[in-house]
Amino acid sequence: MSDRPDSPADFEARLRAIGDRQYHDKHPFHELLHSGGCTPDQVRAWVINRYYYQTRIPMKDAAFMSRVSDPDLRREWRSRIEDHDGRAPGEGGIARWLKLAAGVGLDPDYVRSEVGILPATRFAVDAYVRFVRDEPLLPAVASSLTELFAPAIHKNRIAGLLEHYDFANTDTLSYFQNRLTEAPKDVAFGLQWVMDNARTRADQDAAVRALIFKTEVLWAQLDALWSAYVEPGRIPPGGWQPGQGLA
Ligand SMILES: O=C(O)c1cc(C(=O)O)c2c(n1)C(=O)C(=O)c1cc(C(=O)O)[nH]c1-2
Repeated sequence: MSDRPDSPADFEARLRAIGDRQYHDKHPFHELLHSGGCTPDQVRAWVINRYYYQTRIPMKDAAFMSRVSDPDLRREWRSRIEDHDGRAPGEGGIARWLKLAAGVGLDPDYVRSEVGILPATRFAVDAYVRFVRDEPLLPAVASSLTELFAPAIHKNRIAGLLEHYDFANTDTLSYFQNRLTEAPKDVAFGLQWVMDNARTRADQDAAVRALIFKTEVLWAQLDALWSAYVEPGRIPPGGWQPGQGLA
């Protein structure tokens, strides 16, 4: 195999092909969720576990920024933290996620406590935070590029949930509506940065590996949900039990 780097167009196509092949929009749990097939408890389990991902995203972005010496890059990156934390209490993505939690009948304080998160959710999400904290900046940025594929899944989710579930309305789904404008802004910058900084074949390969790793982080979370709450329905010790944490 040649050591020459791919052209920018070929490199970008290589990154996008990862989404086509293995983004978590293809996971059966999402198909079940978006088509109205989830029971109320399966939706609650998803909301509780996904909350852990939501809380760790700004932590991984803070870990990333702590390693960046370039003020231009830090300035660009910090809006990600504000998108999730807001600029005041009650604002931002985490607060919007808790509105979804309340909408599906959960006590937001229970969800916030992080009790009941599946062990495999923690392992996967914590691995993402560590990856971004410990790897070189190029793979750290590349690992966020799953957001290239997120707007399509968010659009499908909004439409599917509105069609099939009573809890769904503009208020409970506001998290996803906001991501439709936030994610494209982040990923336009992230993709350009990766294109500019992946100069060698080895750099490009490292970016590709990082993006594959991230799809695995996302996929593993849904596998954990499936096994605990769909089939065979074996909830591991410490996992949320239906009935707990209700409002
Ligand atoms: O609902 C989804 O499928 C989904 C996926 C992803 C992703 O691809 O990592 C993110 C989000 N949502 C999201 O809402 C979000 O804020 C986000 C931040 C990041 C990241 O890696 O920095 N990914 C994602």
